[in-house]
Amino acid sequence: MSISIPITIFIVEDNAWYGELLEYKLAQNPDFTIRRFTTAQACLSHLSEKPDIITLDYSLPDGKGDQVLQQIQERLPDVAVIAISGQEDVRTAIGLLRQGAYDYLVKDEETADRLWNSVNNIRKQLALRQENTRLKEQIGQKYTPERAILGNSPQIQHLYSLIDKAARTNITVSISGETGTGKELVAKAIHFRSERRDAAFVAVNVAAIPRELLESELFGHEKGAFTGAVSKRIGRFEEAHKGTLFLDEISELDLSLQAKLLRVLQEREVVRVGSNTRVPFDARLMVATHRDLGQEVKEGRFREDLYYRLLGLPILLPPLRERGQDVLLLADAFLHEFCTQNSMVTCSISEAARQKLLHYNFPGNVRELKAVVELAAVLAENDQIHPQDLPLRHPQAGQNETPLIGNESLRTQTAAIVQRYLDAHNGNILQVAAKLQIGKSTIYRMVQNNEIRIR
Ligand SMILES: Nc1ncnc2c1ncn2[C@@H]1O[C@H](COP(=O)(O)OP(=O)(O)OP(=O)(O)O)[C@@H](O)[C@H]1O
Repeated sequence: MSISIPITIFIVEDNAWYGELLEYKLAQNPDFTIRRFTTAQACLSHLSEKPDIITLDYSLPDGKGDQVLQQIQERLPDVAVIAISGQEDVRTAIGLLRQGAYDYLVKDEETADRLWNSVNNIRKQLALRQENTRLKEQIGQKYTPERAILGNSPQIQHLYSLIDKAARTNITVSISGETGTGKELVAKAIHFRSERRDAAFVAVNVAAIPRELLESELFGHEKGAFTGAVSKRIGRFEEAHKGTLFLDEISELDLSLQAKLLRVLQEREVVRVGSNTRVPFDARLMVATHRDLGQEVKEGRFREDLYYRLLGLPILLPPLRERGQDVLLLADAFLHEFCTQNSMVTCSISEAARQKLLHYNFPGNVRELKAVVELAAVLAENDQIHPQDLPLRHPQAGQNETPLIGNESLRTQTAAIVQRYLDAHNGNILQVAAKLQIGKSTIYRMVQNNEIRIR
């Protein structure tokens, strides 16, 4: 990481000669802009220039160091103040440091060198802070809804507006949808659009943590609270302080933990396992489930009172198969991303392969599409993806079957049977003709007449 960042330093020193000495030392770095003042008032009236560092003489003609420090902090809480005093007074030093001064230096022949070190340490911290802010911004941009959540379908366009609304307040958000529909992605998009974006987004998959560890995972534990608790640990609620806690697969929470969670949400306080102390928390809650939580309540597996507390703003994510042409838009985007990351020429998807994608039911939704497309890019020859490159699972029994209706004509019923066999044999006409003991030209004719499709 480079620390060549320009900074502005105010030197506040009534002794002109001493001020000049400090300026001379600090001016060795051309990245430093230095302003010198001889009174507290002059410094205070220039705070709008937002210095990064202020060296403050403790005894100025128009103000005591602690009072001036307080006035500076009220207006610029992030500025680093280095107090410089004529005498070594431990009590004053401790008082100033407690008050939030960054450092305390005594005036002697080494002050300028110690100031130089102190300023450089601050500069490293500023560089880290800037880097941190930049990374957070990058992550935030990555999760802007339109960038992260792709889709032109009306359902996804409606989703953008719900994300916007959810981000404006702290309302609990409950996201439901089949596996792989993007529930966590939506939770992140809301977090990074909300006022809480600078604090943590903490995700916990309730189903992935053994029951006996879940309570301490969520609420923390004290040292020795149970076998294996070798040190104190804060829980995910506290970790998400000022940020967002995302509880995935919330329906898998057992009834005793549901009762504890309800209490925690009502009282806005957690009690670490093995402790009696209540610790307040300030985390926004979002939950997700692939089950119908209302149904879970009806069947007695989920507490009704907790259900209403968690419902907040409900967001239902549609399965991929109901998003029309979004399948193709997503496939192209995943393909492009994968090929770029792997320094490959981006392949195209043939028309037949597109049709195959459009007619598949994607039980694993967007996650499955992504995996399928990435594997196809690896398998494809000549930079084009063909149907046989797409490793789609066969539709499971009962799915995608064309129901046979009693009063349909024989011709329609024959077409439905052929279609089902074609789907099951990846569109291989020869195999289907052999299985059904009909001529392959019969099948070709049915395709030509649009009675059936190769998908
Ligand atoms: N609309 C979308 N645009 C781009 N990528 C998406 C979209 N929806 C989901 N994804 C991607 O699909 C994958 C699965 O998404 P995510 O983990 O958010 O799903 P989920 O519903 O939380 O899954 P699970 O139910 O298994 O927890 C991720 O890689 C995510 O980035």
